[in-house]
Amino acid sequence: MSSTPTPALPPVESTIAGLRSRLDAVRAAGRTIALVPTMGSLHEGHLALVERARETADVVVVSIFVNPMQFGPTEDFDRYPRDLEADRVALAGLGVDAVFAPAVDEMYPTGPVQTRVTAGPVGGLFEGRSRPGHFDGMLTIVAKLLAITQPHVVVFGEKDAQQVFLVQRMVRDLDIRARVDVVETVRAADGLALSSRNAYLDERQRRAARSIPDALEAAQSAADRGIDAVLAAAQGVLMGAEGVELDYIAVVRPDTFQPVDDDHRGPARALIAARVGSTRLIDTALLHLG
Ligand SMILES: Nc1ncnc2c1ncn2[C@@H]1O[C@H](COP(=O)(O)OP(=O)(O)OP(=O)(O)O)[C@@H](O)[C@H]1O
Ligand SMILES: CC(C)(CO)[C@@H](O)C(=O)[O-]
Ligand code: BAL
Repeated sequence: MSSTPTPALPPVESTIAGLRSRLDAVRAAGRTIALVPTMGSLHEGHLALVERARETADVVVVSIFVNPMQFGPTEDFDRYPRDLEADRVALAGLGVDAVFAPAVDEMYPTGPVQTRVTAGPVGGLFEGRSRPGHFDGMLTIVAKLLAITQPHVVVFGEKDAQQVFLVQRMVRDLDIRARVDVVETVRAADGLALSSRNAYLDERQRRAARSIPDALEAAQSAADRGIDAVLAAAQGVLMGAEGVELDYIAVVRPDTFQPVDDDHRGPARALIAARVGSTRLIDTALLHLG
């Protein structure tokens, strides 16, 4: 009787020097590198980014690092789920060449860094308003990861749309030599965007969380009737959902990430952040206002 061989677990690099020497050899051989930055607790959404990376480059690096610098003092840094071995199992057989999983001391050996990337005015809107300092911390660690791996391509998920906008701008502003690829949001069967923080939800909260994608769908259905109708439709769905507390809903221009004017016609992005119990979830969808 033959048994299917278990796919090998991807190797882990926990030091910057170790990853650099591995990648120097890759570059010397003229091979391309894709980086997938994550905070671990991997789900199918992350795996879709890995698949894109695999299609795009010769060598795939997945970073797993829960970055203290992007969490506020009352946020969930301490309780954020961490399970490196489970993450390696999730990545087995997907063609990942290295998992970069440094300790906090490896990335910040002298404590919080003195030099930071600032996200600018868009960094103070929406997620940045609710999570002060979040985007400076996120851009700083992404800049460090890009400096360490020097990838040809870095892959992000559309779900974190403001993050994508700010990373794209940082890469342009700082002349970083990496292409930013964006992968569509992977959803559960009922529409809820997969997210590591979904693990915090109990059964009732998980059912209520479905109102977030439902609100985005209502927004898309109302898009023909303009921005007021879009906001009313989405808010109507969320207000009817027990245990869901809206943080913000906004519709922005994809090119500037500024709220659309009343007479805006054409492509726009709807953004929602809501608390379900103590869990804060975000989601987004493209609309065509007109
Ligand atoms: N459902 C998803 N579909 C596609 N990409 C995703 C999805 N969820 C997260 N990603 C992307 O994976 C990358 C790493 O995100 P992260 O590790 O923060 O996962 P997360 O599930 O969003 O976690 P959290 O619940 O902390 O926000 C980001 O680029 C993010 O946009
Ligand atoms: C890009 C990132 C890995 C930086 O810590 C994080 O913000 C995330 O998981 O989206
Ligand atoms: N998914 C974005 C990372 C964070 O929530 O801190």
